[in-house]
This record gives sequence, C-alpha cells and structure tokens, in this order.
Amino acid sequence: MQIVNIDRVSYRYDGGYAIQDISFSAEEGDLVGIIGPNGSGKTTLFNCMLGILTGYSGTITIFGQDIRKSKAPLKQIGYVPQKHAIEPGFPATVEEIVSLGIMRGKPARERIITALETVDMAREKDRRIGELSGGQQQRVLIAKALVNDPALLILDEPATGIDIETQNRFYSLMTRLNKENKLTIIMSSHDLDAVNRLANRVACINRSMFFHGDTHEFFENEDLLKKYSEASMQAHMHLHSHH
Ligand SMILES: Nc1ncnc2c1ncn2[C@@H]1O[C@H](COP(=O)(O)OP(=O)(O)OP(=O)(O)O)[C@@H](O)[C@H]1O
Repeated sequence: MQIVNIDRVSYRYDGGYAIQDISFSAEEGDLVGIIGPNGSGKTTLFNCMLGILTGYSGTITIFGQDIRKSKAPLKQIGYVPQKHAIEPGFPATVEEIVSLGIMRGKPARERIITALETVDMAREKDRRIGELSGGQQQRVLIAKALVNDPALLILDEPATGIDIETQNRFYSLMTRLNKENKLTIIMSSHDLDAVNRLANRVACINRSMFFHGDTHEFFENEDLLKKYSEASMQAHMHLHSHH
C-alpha cells in the first residue's frame, strides 16, 4: 500500500523556489531517507506534507487521499521537528510534554505511558524535560509524536546535535519502530552513513530532485555521491559567505 505520493510539488517563498518539481513515494513499511544539503528545501517539503504550507503546486497524496481535499490523513502523521535546544529550567515534565501530542479526546494516561515505554523513557515520566540530556529529550519528543499511534512518522534531522553513542541508540530505536511496530518512516538527515545503514529508500533533493530510488543504487553510484558532495560544499560556502 502506498503511504505517501509526492507528485511534482513546488513551493516558492518571496525569494524564489525552495522546492521545485519534487516527486517521490513511500510504500508501507519503508524507511525513506531524505538527504540534501542545508537550505535544500527539506523542511519546506515536510511543511507542505503536514498541511502547514498550503500554497504549493503539484499533488500530495497521503494514505490515498489528496491532502488539499481532505485533512483526515494529516491526523495519522507523527512529526518530530528539527530539534531546538530546550531551556534547562523549562518547567514541564516528560509526561506533560507527551500529553501535548494528543490530538483527540482526553489525555489518556495509558497512551502516554505506552508511548514513553516504546522509547524507553517511562521511568523518567515525572522528571523535568529541561534536566534531561539531548538524546533523552529527543526520545521524549518522539514519544509525543507516537502518542496518537500514527501510521507515518516524519522526522526532520533527528540526530543532529546528539553524541555518537546516543545517535546509535537512537538509530536502533528507528529500526525497531520500522521493523517491529511496522511504522513507515520518512527521515531527513545530513548523516549519509546513517541513511545508508537504516533507509531502504533514498530521496536526494537540492531544491529539485536529484535522485529517488533504492538506497543501494544511490550509494553504489559514484557520480551521484560526487554530485551530492559538491552540492553540499556549495551550500556550505554559500551559508558562510553571509557571515
Ligand atoms: N519563511 C521563509 N521565507 C523565505 N525563504 C525561506 C523561508 N523558509 C525557508 N526559506 C528558504 O527556502 C530554502 C529552503 O529552506 P528549508 O528550511 O526548507 O531547507 P532545509 O533543507 O530544511 O535546510 P536546513 O537543512 O538548513 O534546515 C532556503 O533557501 C531558505 O532560505
């Protein structure tokens, strides 16, 4: 079953196109890695898929429905945005943070605990989020995204800013959610090595699409890898030329 189909999607801000003519799809059980240098439009693409940005052209179909015509599929998406540092003194507890993810009905305590157990954080439920390490905070934010029992999980650069050992634990969690919980996952990442290990499909974007297919096809293709590293280098220099 097709979970997501992105068909010739473009979005422009006042300054020009952030994404142009993007197409790719995800089947049930896929773990799709979206790779692209800084500023390549990954967050813009996710915001279109989440119904946050509506002025795109092209068609986004999720669980078989055009999201312009029905908002219902959006309720089955769990989303973990790009991580922002949480103030150490931020007063909310882990359990309170996860309860914020509940879209419908009363905050069901059982669902919160189940989501926290999934990410191995149930023991910390009464602790303040600000006291936790970056990797633990990230797991709590995933629990928040899982609390509605989504069929699709979208993560925007989930492992950025956490140490290598924690990243590896985090990647095992992704694999477990994908394989055991049968969750379809779309994850953007700068970490090519992690994408190579985890994802079965890759979509590589640099404003427009430059590859979409099986992971091994991308990583076995020297030309594509070279093109990707050149594009990242340019994006990097472009970013730094403004400072
Ligand atoms: N609100 C906005 N108004 C105007 N331009 C924007 C806006 N948001 C993003 N852009 C531009 O659109 C392009 C794509 O940005 P986007 O955040 O989607 O990329 P990204 O791949 O997620 O980048 P990063 O990896 O750095 O987060 C960039 O050139 C950015 O400057």
